[in-house]
Amino acid sequence: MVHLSACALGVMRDERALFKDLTLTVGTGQLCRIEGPNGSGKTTLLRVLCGLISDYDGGVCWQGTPIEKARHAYAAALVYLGHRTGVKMALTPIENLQAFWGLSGYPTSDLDERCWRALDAVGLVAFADLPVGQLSAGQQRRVALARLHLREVPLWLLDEPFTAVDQSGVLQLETWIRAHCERGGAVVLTSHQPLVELKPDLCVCLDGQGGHRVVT
Ligand SMILES: Nc1ncnc2c1ncn2[C@@H]1O[C@H](COP(=O)(O)OP(=O)(O)OP(=O)(O)O)[C@@H](O)[C@H]1O
Repeated sequence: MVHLSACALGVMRDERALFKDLTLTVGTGQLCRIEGPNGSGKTTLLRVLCGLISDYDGGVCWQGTPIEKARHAYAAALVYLGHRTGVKMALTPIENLQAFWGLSGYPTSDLDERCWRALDAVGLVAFADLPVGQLSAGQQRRVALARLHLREVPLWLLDEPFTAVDQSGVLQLETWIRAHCERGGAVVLTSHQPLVELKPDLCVCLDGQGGHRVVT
């Protein structure tokens, strides 16, 4: 079950409101898309929802509990993929996944199997032993996306996940997102590209002037 709610969110940057009084709820099986022009605050909103930013008005609750009070449970329940890939260029894809897993503090008994399965899902098995710095931009993004396959968690928070991904990769990622929602998860994403086959259940449209609409 997923119940992510945000109430009366507001963020100021350089004396400018990126958004204010923004309220939304994302539930089981739902896909939420955050839209808006460059600089309108999409990444900022996603980071607020993740709990990575603390200087904001309003509140975010996970399963009805403020995220500040449910920090461990919330961290264990989500995967956040940032705008940057967050992968280490000197490490191989496998080492990156192992490092990500290690930082997350999960048990390591079946780690190798999980990493290979995740790399297989993103089509990178043949590149498993190359430093990520030698991979293309799209392949580097795929290393980041492999994290989605390491472990089943209910909530995916994805900032521009389609960046640098080729056409078949976009369709594949859309399939993963749909399957995740059908399994009872939920996804919040930002994307400049139009979604090809996915239809969001709700859109948060930031207008770049401090205003917004939540469209269901
Ligand atoms: N920590 C910060 N301190 C000051 N200003 C910031 C900070 N983080 C973001 N901003 C500003 O807030 C605005 C919104 O940034 P944000 O990255 O959320 O926009 P975005 O909608 O994701 O943009 P893009 O579509 O270009 O990725 C920008 O003008 C940015 O400069």
